[in-house]
Amino acid sequence: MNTIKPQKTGRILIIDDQPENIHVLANILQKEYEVQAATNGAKALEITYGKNPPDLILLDIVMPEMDGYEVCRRLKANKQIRDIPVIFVTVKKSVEDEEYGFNLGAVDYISKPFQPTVVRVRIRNHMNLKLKTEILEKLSLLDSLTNIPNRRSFDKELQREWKHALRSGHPLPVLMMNVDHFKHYNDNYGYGAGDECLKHITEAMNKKLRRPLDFFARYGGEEFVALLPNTDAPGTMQMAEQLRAAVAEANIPHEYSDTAPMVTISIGVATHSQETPKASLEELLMAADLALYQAKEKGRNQVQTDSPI
Ligand SMILES: Nc1nc2c(ncn2[C@@H]2O[C@H](COP(=O)(O)OP(=O)(O)OP(=O)(O)O)[C@@H](O)[C@H]2O)c(=O)[nH]1
Repeated sequence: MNTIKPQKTGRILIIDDQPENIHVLANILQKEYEVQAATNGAKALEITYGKNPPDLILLDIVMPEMDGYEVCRRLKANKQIRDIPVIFVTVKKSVEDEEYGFNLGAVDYISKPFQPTVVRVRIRNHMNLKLKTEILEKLSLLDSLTNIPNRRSFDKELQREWKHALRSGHPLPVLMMNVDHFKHYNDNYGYGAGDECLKHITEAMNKKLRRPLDFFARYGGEEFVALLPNTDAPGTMQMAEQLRAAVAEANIPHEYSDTAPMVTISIGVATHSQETPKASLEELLMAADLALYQAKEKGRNQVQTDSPI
C-alpha cells in the first residue's frame, strides 16, 4: 500500500558545537522539517549563504572560535539573510543574556534543558510566521490581474540594476510600453474585456522576454515596463520591436482603434550607457517616458528611442 509522506514545511539549521545536542533537536524536529546541521559558526554561515538557505536557525551561544552571538551578528548584517529568524538555544539563561540575544535580532530564546513539546510548538509558531510573511511579501510584489511583478517590484529592481550599471559600466535600457486607444477598448467592449485584453498582452510580451536578467512589470493601468540589463542598443531595439510585433500578432480585435484593426502598443526606449549617460534613474525613466510620448505622437504602434543606433 502506498503511504503518503507528510510534506515537510520548511528547513531548519541547527548550530551547536556538540553533535549530541544537534541530534536531540533533530530528533524532535525532523518529522516536520528538513533539518540542516553545523558544528561551528563558519560552516553555519556557509550553509546560510548557500543554495538552500534555512527558513529558521537554532543557534547555540557557547561555541569555540565564533560564538553564537557573533554568528547572529554576522547573519543580521547581511541584507539577503537577515530576515531568517534566529532562535538561541542555550544554557545561558540570565535576563542579561536573553536581553543581549534579543538586541542582536533573535526572535526567541530557548533555555536548556528544554521540554521537547514546548520547543516543537514554539518553533512551529515561528516557522508559520516566517512562511506566511514570505508569502505576503511575494504577493505584495505581484500585480494581481496579470501575475507579473508590479510597480513596487519594478522600482526595487530598477534601484538594484541602476547601482549595478553604475558599478559595471554595462548599459541599462528601459522600455515603457502603453496600450494604444485603450480607453476606446474599455468603453466599447467593457472593463472586463479590457482586463482580459491586458492579460493576453502580458502573455504575448512575457514569451519574448527570455533572458534571465530581463525584468518585465505592469507599471500601472495599461502601462508596462521592461528592463533589459546589459543589452546593447541594436539588441534593445530588436527586443522592443519584437514586443511591439508580439502584441499586434496576438491579433486582439479592436474595431475602435484609430491606429489598426487590432490592439497595439507604443514603446519608448531609453538607455543609460556610455553613449547616452543619465544623471539618475529618475532621468532614465523620464527619457523613456518622453520617447513613449513621441511614439504616440508619431502615430502609435511603434518604437521610439532616445539612443538611436
Ligand atoms: N480594463 C482595464 N482598464 C484599465 C485598467 N487600468 C487602466 N485602464 C484604462 O485604460 C484607459 C487608458 O486610457 P488613456 O490614458 O486615455 O489612453 P488610451 O485610450 O490608451 O490612449 P493612448 O494611450 O493615447 O493611445 C482608461 O480607460 C483606463 O480606465 C485596468 O486594470 N483594466
